[in-house]
Parts: sequence; C-alpha cells; structure tokens
Amino acid sequence: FSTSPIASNAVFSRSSVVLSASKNKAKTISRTKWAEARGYGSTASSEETVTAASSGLMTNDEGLEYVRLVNANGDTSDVYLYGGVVTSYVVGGQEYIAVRPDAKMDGSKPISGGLSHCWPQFGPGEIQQHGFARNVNWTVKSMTETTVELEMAPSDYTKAMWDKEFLCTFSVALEDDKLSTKMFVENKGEESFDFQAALHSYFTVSAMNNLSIAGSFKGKEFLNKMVGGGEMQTEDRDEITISEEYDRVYMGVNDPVLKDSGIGKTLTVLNTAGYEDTVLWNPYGNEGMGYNNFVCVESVKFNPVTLEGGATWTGDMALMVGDM
Ligand SMILES: O=P(O)(O)OC[C@H]1O[C@@H](O)[C@H](O)[C@@H](O)[C@@H]1O
Repeated sequence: FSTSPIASNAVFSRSSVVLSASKNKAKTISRTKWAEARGYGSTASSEETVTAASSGLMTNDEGLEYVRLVNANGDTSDVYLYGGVVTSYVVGGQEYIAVRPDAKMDGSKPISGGLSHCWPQFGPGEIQQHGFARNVNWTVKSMTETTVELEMAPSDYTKAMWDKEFLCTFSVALEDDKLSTKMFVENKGEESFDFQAALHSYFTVSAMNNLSIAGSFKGKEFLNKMVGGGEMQTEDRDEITISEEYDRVYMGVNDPVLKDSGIGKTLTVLNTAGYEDTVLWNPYGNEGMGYNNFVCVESVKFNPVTLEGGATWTGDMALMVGDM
C-alpha cells in the first residue's frame, strides 16, 4: 500500500521512459511507439526500447492469480480471480484503487480493498457478512489485453448457505479514458430469488483532509450506521468531507465524484445501471487499516432485487479520472 503518486507496479517517468513490467513477464516496445501512444510524438530513436507492463494472467507472491490489463496509454488494471475483485487502476502513474495495508492477498479471507463484490448480501444478514462472491474463485471466460470476463456459478460451498440457481458474470474493460465494469446476474432457475449487490470500492486518498466527495447528496436521506442501531438522517451538505468514522448508506445517490486536492485529480464513479445508492465507509482513526489513505465510496443496490426465474439484472459502474 503506497500513497506515492507512482504506482509500484507500473512505474514510468517521462525522462527515463521506463515502464516497469510485472516480475512475471515483460515485453519491449519501441520507444517511438511508446512515445506516440502517450502523445509525446515520435522524437525518440526507434533503437531505444522500453519495458512495458504486460497484460495477461499473473500470479502474486502468495499464489493468487490475477489478470493484468494494459491499454495503449500504458494504463493498467489488475483483476483477481479470488473474489473477482479489481485491485488496481493506474492512470498516468497514479493508483486510484486502494488495498488496505492489513489485506490478506493469499485467499485466506476476502481481499480488503479493491472493487470488492458484496453479493448476494450487503453487510450482515442471513448469510456471512457481505455475501460470498468476494471469497470464492471466479473463472476466466475470456480475456484480451484490455478486457476480462469472469464468471461465478453455484458450488457446494455457496449452495450450503444460499441454494439458488444463479450465474454471475463480471466484465472489466480498461478503455482509453475509463475503467468500465459490468456485473450481470442471471436467475437460471424457475424460482425467484432476492439479492443485494455492491461494489465495496476502496479508493486511494492522499490524506483524508484533502478529500471531498461531490454528488447529489444534499437533501438525501441516509442510514447512519454509526448512531445506535442505525438512524435515518438527512444530508444538508453539497460536498462530503470526512473527519470521523463513517458508515452511511445514502439512498438514491449514485453520482459521487471524489476530489483529492493533494493530487489535483477527480475520480468520477459512473453508476449507469443497477447501483442506485452510495455507501461511504471510513474507519477514521484506525491506523492499522490505513484509514488516512483510502475511502470506500461504494456502488450499492441496497433494497433487495427480486429476480424471477430466467430474469437478469445488470450493475454498470465505470471510473473516470479528471483534473480538479
Ligand atoms: O471488514 P469487511 O468485512 O471486509 O468489511 C469492511 C467494512 O465494510 C463496511 O461496509 C461495514 O459497514 C464495516 O463494518 C466493515 O468493516
């Protein structure tokens, strides 16, 4: 976990024109091609080569597999099969997705970070906290340099806690100007079932007092889980700043924009289908979790969906970086 503007897994600088590769694989591209791809023109000698991040299936130091996506700009994104979770989105050398310093990256528990799925349940309830999608292995159905499609089908493990005929497909596309995700749920059976869905997204923050979150918050009701057993309150601010522990479900807010004055960047969370609500979570003051360098701005369908036999549900969420 690093707050450095230079991501550890995709280091580059304009002067040295070096793109570091993952340790698993490396490929070289001509410096000219690299410079052109980044819009710097073709002034460099074509004899010089740089090492670019490679796309493909990788394995981390602790044996978990992930798919690395790389686009022509040199932006990268990593998607772990365990939990089907996007753990990294690097644009221009800046990492926008956070993984907590206390996260387990070995499959012993859900990865505490990334765009973590809460499915078929959000929070506590009849089955385990945040459901099971985040701690089962998803299967790769297809991939290219910039896209991956993962699938999660019932197993004995999931059936033991939730015996429904579902099929989930999660697609991630690293586009030139955004990272697009799609969660597609199918009811493969004849009986209807209910579910909640969320991307429990962890985003990097240079420091909490540099962060504000814009969006249609003002006048919206939120469930404040930090008050007693949970209390409905009404937001009176246009932009949210966080200086205490937060655990709030903002009903009907799905257009949050993170503004980080420390790096002068915005991150827009584009929820264009399915995810109707926004959860803000930060364990303010918890040094072990690294509270000062991440915020969870979660894309959530809080009120359960009832899916009839044969029906489908789609959750579309994309991330777009901009300047402040
Ligand atoms: O600790 P977990 O299960 O990974 O979830 C992270 C947090 O997720 C939030 O949504 C919950 O309200 C917190 O209680 C929880 O700690």
